[in-house]
Amino acid sequence: MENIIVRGGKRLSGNVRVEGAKNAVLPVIAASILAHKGTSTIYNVPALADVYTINEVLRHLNADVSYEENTITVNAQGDLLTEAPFEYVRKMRASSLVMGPLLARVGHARIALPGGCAIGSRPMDQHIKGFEAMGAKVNIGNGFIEASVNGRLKGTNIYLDFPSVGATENLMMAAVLAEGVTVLENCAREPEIEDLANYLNAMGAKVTGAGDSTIRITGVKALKGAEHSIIPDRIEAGTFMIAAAITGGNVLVEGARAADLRPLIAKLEEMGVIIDEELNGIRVNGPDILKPADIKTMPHPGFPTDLQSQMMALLLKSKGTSVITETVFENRFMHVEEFRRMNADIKIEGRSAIINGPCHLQGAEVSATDLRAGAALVIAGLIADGVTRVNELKHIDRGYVDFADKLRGLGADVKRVEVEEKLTKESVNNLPKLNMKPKFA
Ligand SMILES: CC(=O)N[C@H]1[C@@H](OP(=O)(O)OP(=O)(O)OC[C@H]2O[C@@H](n3ccc(=O)[nH]c3=O)[C@H](O)[C@@H]2O)O[C@H](CO)[C@@H](O)[C@@H]1O
Ligand SMILES: C=C(OP(=O)(O)O)C(=O)O
Repeated sequence: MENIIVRGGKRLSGNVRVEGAKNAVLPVIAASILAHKGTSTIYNVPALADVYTINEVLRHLNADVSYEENTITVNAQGDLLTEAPFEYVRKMRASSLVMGPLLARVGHARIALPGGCAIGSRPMDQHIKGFEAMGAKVNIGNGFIEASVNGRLKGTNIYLDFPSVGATENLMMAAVLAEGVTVLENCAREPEIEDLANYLNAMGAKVTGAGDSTIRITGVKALKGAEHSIIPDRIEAGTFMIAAAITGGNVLVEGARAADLRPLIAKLEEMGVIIDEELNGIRVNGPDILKPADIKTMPHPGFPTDLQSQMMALLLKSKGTSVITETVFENRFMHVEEFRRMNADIKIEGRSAIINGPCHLQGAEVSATDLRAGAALVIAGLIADGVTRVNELKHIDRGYVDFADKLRGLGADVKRVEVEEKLTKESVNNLPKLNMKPKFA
């Protein structure tokens, strides 16, 4: 087992480069199995645990996948299998993104139900409603969603109840090989949706309107492999922007695209952070005193839920009361309990967290409850007194490449260490400031 150990007190400075976006590369890799012919080459692929998982899913479905130096090639010309078992979907919900492509290309898909997770229940009703509207028969049973269609799916109009990112992507990928025109309304507008549409169009699809709330897809008979480079990760970029701001540092986040980060930039500026858009990225200058701010997470172009916990860390330093309202996920405040171990003053009222700052943060042993929460705890550790030890790094590894190394490159006192899997009574007695009774070996 590994931990990240942070000693607070260093100002960050220098440059950090963002990777390709996790949330763009996963649907793009899933979409690559739509190609009956040719090979797809995908560039700027981040070396994340989630990327390895989706590659395994594709291999399981009988596609050839190779991954070297941030480039993936996929050849899916052979006959595909159509089942994604629980062992993959359990690790990563985005495994369910192969459902649309399989249904479109083979007419059948059987995917383990993703189930609940640390950020709340995440149903797939909008995906299912769309597949059914396109003529698929969908059954749920024995922990699986199974969908099938005789012949091709049929293009139709689909209105989503909520602009779900995954449903928009799954339905777009299903519609590209459908007969006729599909119009998706009230769909997600995230930059990753546009990236997927660009890749699909390079494969020979006819998708217009991605990035707006109505997407129109004219089905074609076949698609071929294509080349595509993944957009920069706006969430990783935002995470480093917040890390720079909290330490009063001066950091250039190379590759960050301001157009994708408007809601974060607006809030940081409201708090007194100086943001400069430079040619090759975004420069962040953190002030010594931060103003409080109220934040409500929303689908894009609203404030992203994937930056909510990192922003909470920053608000702990601000002078005054701030309110964060989480509207996207029903249970994305698990990190609050962990921040409290670090002496944070946060109250939860329904879907809102009320933060009374500035909090004098103290180092403690904390757990990454999800991937963004893990990053947020490391960020809080950057300004805490003493040592913060973050465990459950498997979450952080889903979404961040070399997180500790990159922060250390900016001057932070952060390292990743191997620790004994099971604690003995003696080692527990030697742990500083441990507020919780651990399980003994
Ligand atoms: C791999 C990937 O891209 N993950 C992102 C994607 O997840 P994901 O695609 O799972 O997120 P969705 O936009 O689908 O989910 C948002 C909300 O809609 C609900 N919902 C969704 C589908 C559905 O059929 N029914 C339903 O009720 C979910 O439970 C959740 O409360 O968008 C989220 C919201 O920006 C981000 O936090 C995730 O990082
Ligand atoms: C919630 C996230 O991802 P996923 O949808 O893959 O769980 C995230 O990236 O913050």
